[in-house]
Amino acid sequence: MIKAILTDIEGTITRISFVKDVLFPYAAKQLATFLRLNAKKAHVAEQIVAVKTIIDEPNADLERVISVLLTWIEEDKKITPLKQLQGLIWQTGYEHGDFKGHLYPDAFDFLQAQHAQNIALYVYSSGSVRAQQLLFKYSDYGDIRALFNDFFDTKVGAKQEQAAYNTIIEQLPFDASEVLFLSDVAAELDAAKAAGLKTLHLIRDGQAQSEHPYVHDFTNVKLEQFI
Ligand SMILES: CSCCC(=O)C(=O)COP(=O)(O)O
Ligand SMILES: [Mg+2]
Repeated sequence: MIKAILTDIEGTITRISFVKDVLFPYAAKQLATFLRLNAKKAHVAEQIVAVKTIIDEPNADLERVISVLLTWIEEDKKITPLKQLQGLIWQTGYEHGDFKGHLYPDAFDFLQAQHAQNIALYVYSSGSVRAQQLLFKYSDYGDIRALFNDFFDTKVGAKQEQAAYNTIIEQLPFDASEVLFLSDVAAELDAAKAAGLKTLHLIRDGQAQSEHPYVHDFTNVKLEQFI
């Protein structure tokens, strides 16, 4: 019996184009100015050091770090210091009302209905926990953070690795088999299934098939079907 849901964000409950065409370009545009202004603040300096460690260039200057980060944004790399910095930058955009957190209406209705049925809701996204909370705080539906019990990002590991799901399950008061993982990416679902979670593949473009149970939206999803 499903007692909890662990959901991806981009492509699952949020339109991919909101992330690719709104959030990523905003972060790319603001990144250099943000880093030049804030590089010495502890929470930003920590991410700069992490970038230098990943590229194995301990003496890289700030302009080199900026250039690496811009390449990572272009290539949609899910690298933790990039995702942490994007979250910090998006905060200004949300606070200034430059954009709102997009959610598919069927996803919002589904999450709200599950919450009302006492199903615990968790989020696992490559976007940082800060970025996740901002999206839900400034969502099309107002501040909906209270729907969620907890949030996980790549600090627990990469989404295509089974170990990340083991780590999440260790932190939840549920067995893996009681948790339904929602994602638009088959490799993520494979990793979650290997960790013992139930899976549901969201295929928003409507065409492809999947080795996992799949739907094109949440309209007719019933948790009883996952036994
Ligand atoms: C939390 S909103 C920003 C999403 C993001 O940065 C991203 O990389 C999306 O990854 P996901 O794991 O949600 O598909
Ligand atoms: Mg996704």
